[in-house]
Amino acid sequence: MWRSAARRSSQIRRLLSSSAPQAGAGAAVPGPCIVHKRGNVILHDPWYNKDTAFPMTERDRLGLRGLLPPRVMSFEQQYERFRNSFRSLELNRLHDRNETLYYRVLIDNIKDFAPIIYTPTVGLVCENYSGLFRRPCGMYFSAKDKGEMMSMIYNWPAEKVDMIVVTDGSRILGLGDLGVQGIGIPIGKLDVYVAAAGINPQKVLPIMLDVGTNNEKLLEDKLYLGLRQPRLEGEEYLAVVDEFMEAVHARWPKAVVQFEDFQMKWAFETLQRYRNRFCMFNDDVQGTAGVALAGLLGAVRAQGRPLQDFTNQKIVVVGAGSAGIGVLSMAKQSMLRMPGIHRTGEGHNQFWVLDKDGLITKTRKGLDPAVARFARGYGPDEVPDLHEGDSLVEVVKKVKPHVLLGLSRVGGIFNEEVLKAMKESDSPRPAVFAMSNPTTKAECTPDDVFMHVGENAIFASGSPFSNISLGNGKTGYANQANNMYLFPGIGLGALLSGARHISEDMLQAAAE
Ligand SMILES: NC(=O)c1ccc[n+]([C@@H]2O[C@H](COP(=O)([O-])OP(=O)(O)OC[C@H]3O[C@@H](n4cnc5c(N)ncnc54)[C@H](O)[C@@H]3O)[C@@H](O)[C@H]2O)c1
Ligand SMILES: O=C(O)C[C@H](O)C(=O)O
Ligand SMILES: [Mg+2]
Repeated sequence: MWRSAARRSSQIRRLLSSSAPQAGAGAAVPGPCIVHKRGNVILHDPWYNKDTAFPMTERDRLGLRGLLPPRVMSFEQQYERFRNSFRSLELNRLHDRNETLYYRVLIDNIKDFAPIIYTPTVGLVCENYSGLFRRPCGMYFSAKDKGEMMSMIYNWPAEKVDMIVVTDGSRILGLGDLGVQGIGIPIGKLDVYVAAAGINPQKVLPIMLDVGTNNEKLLEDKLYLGLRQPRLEGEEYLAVVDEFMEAVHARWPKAVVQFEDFQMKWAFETLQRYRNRFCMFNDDVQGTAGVALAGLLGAVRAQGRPLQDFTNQKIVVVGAGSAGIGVLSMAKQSMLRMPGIHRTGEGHNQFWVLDKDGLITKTRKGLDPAVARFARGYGPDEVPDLHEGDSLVEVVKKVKPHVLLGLSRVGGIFNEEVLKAMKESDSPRPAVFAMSNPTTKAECTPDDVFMHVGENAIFASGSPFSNISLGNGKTGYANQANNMYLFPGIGLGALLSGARHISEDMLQAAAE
């Protein structure tokens, strides 16, 4: 009986797939198929359910319209999604069961597993953290712990801690304010420290500073694990971070503290506040700058030009946040150190910077001083026919930049028109760096770049993409420009040298 039922069920499934084939599901057997079920009943029937892969015609026919998210996924996309979450779950289980084995697997397979413990999957984990939560990892200091942190820090079981990554969850990748759920980022970054810099996993500590969240959805979410209050601001906020830094320093004076995914105003403020008092750095400002500068210098080399020619590169940066301004500051510093640049000095401006309101010029009101340094409208090399607020495509068409670099959090903003304009770049090898994370926020894909800019283009992205076959046996390389190529070295270097501070010169040297 059981066998005939099983045979019948597999026949039904094959027949169903012939009437409404699920792409990639295997060979379909032609023949009729009558489904008497409708609506939710089908969605709860494992024989018939295709979830998001139901095409629109079937959704209409089976009364499913409105019962599924609007986007139709292919079977391959569903498969990939499952495989990713399956693997990340397996990895988590291994982490919980046997850390030695977990790190062995990670070190041996870092290329395969980086996209899971790190961007893009870590973004998905953070977004769903409260629902996925099984056990804590790292330490949590909240606004409610004021006055207690100095004793709390001794609750951590390890005698010695070398590397700390801390976030306040206010700007997690390009996903915005995720509050306490941002803890996934310090955990992932420290996994990279272990795998890439050989830091002892018992001496790393991920930390969440929960000062509230302004994310309405999370505040209303019953499962949300963080403080249900708006973010602390001003002196109240700084008092929490000060107390935390003092507590860490009291217990582990030699630990390196990496600030990660703080919103722009606090990223800059805390960097200025602590950089001369503690051994710390901000990865989004400084690590990103170092890795982007390495890419910019690499692009000069790829054009067959001497490194000093970097001072003549025209660079359009889209995004004037903590990462964009960090990159601009370091790139400018690097230019000013190059021989011959003294001719034009500080006024030498090879950068065109855009934010959500378009091209930034000196006429813009209320500019942050860090951004104002890069506003157009002064110096001998001004392009005359560009104006405040001009669009990206206008800027690219008129400037014909050597490099187009995105740190905007806007997926797809380097659209076909923009990339076709990049084809007219003054560089024989136009470079496009789509550095926003995770993948959904990437300004463009390598396919877009090699199709619209051409085979000579240089492409790099913050989240990983696969190389592209260009035909004729040629490959379009999808390089990765992510601060993970720099921060493990910065932390390890600081630890080994016993540095008391992390200076701009150290970061510059790392990039070069
Ligand atoms: N690849 C890496 O190593 C790396 C490192 C750090 C940050 N990032 C990514 O960079 C992105 C930005 O990070 P951030 O900390 O600077 O964020 P941020 O919020 O501080 O800055 C974002 C900037 O983009 C601008 N912007 C928004 N919409 C725009 C539009 N339509 N056109 C032009 N500009 C627009 C905003 O005005 C702002 O200046 C994030 O996605 C982050 O994941 C990548
Ligand atoms: O976390 C990353 O992948 C890089 C960077 O720090 C970011 O904030 O996007
Ligand atoms: Mg970051």
